[in-house]
Amino acid sequence: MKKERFQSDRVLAYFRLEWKVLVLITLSGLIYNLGLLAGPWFEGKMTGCLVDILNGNSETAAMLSLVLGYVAAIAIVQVSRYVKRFYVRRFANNVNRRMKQVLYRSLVTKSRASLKEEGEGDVMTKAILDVDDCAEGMRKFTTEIFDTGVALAAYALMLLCYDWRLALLSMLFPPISYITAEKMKKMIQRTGAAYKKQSGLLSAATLDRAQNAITYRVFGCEKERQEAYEADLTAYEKSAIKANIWNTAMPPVYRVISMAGLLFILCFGQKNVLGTGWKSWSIAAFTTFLACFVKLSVKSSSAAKLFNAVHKAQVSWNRIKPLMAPKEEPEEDRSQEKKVCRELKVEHVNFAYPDGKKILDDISFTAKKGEIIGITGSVACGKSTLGKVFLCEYPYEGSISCDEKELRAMRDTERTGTIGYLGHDPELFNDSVKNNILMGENKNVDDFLKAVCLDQEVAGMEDGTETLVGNGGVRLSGGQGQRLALARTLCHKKPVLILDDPFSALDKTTERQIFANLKELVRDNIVLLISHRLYLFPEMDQIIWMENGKAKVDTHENLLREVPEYRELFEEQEEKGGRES
Ligand SMILES: Nc1ncnc2c1ncn2[C@@H]1O[C@H](COP(=O)(O)OP(=O)(O)OP(=O)(O)O)[C@@H](O)[C@H]1O
Repeated sequence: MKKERFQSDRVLAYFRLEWKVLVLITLSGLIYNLGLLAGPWFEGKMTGCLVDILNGNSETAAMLSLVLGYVAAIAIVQVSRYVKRFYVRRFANNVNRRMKQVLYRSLVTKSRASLKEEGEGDVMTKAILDVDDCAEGMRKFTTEIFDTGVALAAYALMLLCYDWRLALLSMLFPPISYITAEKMKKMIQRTGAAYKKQSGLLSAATLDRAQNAITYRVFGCEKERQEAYEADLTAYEKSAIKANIWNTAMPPVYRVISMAGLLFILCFGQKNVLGTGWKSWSIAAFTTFLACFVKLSVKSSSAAKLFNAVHKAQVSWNRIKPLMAPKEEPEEDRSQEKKVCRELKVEHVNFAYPDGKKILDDISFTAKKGEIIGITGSVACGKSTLGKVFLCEYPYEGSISCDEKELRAMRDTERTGTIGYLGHDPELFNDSVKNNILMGENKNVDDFLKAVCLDQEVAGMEDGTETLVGNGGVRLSGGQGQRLALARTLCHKKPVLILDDPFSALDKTTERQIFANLKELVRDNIVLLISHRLYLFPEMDQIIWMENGKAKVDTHENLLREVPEYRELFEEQEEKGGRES
């Protein structure tokens, strides 16, 4: 039987997945709330019994049995309350964890470009605060369905049984408190959304401070940054206060509105007791009615409060919903065949970033399996952009195909299985050297450390390959981080490898050694190697010389002859290299 797909962008789907927990909540909730009715009933009976005892119409034994019944009812109510609370909490925790998992999976598969556009601070707020608010709204809703819905219905029924006219009259007010709460919806949502936005901005400012702390210190901008940060902090506090005011100031108002029916009860209830009202009541009936109404009013104000919590959760849900769309599970690659790309064809590619400026202009070239293509050119001519185009983060014009299969038409999993990319940022995570390279693969890490000439340095580290590299590789030198990232790329070798300036932090001898190893390792791959340094370009199969977004593609020797700028750059570096060695 086909397993139904989890609709992670539907709130109802989270309730459905937790049906077992919800059944337990329903049972304990019903017992608890129906049991609550016993309270006012016993209280009325006990008052009546007391009056009878004082008048000599009843005995202490009758009172004692009422008291015992009362205690037993309270015990049952409290136990079921505990059970219900326990499972409601579990429900909220499960939903929270599941939502965070969905959101995390969505972040992992999102393009870096779109994450940057969204802003890191906002993404963090969504991943933590918004999910918490959604789960909290769902928890409150689940609790109040029983604590409020069932209890309200039961209390209302009891009041109607005692005196339906007085019940209807006094129950006019709770709906007014709901309507008031509903009217506050826009305000709660507006202030809630503003608060979330400020929270995202503050997270971004905090990240900025942490990441650029040295720059700010070295350039003496600390005071300015402090002031800018304080401004963010003040804006955040103001938005938090505004959002909180509506959440905390309104519940007492709802309660007062709900309680207004008490006036009718005092007025008409006493007539019932005196025998001049719609019904004839004993003191016990009056006490029960009054107690029931007070509980109903308190519950009504909770219902209004619940509306606020749900509105708040709606704001968060609307913010995270685009990130919660169900993702296709990456298909297991069952083919034993090693993936290859025999021919990479780039035809008439034009590219512009979303700001509209054209960066790549009619680029065409072809690369065959086993070839290493060097890409170079003047500063900011579009070299890195050419490398990034293969990631398909932004749309390109023209065609890029691997064995005649268009890159943009590939499924995400297929494309990531075809293109390997190493950018300027090594993107190391806070784990060991070994885990940063293997990332779950079962291979010999030493092979890759040797390939990038990092084996001896790692052997000298306190825990060898188990040494923790710190957040972003903070405990490594620039060159070590760069080589570690290259080792990872080689360990997870894809048919097409794009390496953007992988040797920029290395000395010439190490660069040469690593390049020799690379050539051995990538015999079945196509490598596009972007670099400013041209020492190794004579060893490459083709060179792409870029200028103002255009590309001239040829061998090193032909380019030396035909492109004076390329020749000058190469000779200049050779001369300099010769003097240094
Ligand atoms: N995300 C982006 N959005 C808009 N424009 C961008 C973006 N990234 C780069 N550019 C622009 O694209 C042009 C080419 O940048 P790119 O990084 O590709 O050049 P490069 O040749 O690799 O530069 P360098 O030699 O400095 O490494 C630059 O003018 C740059 O401002």
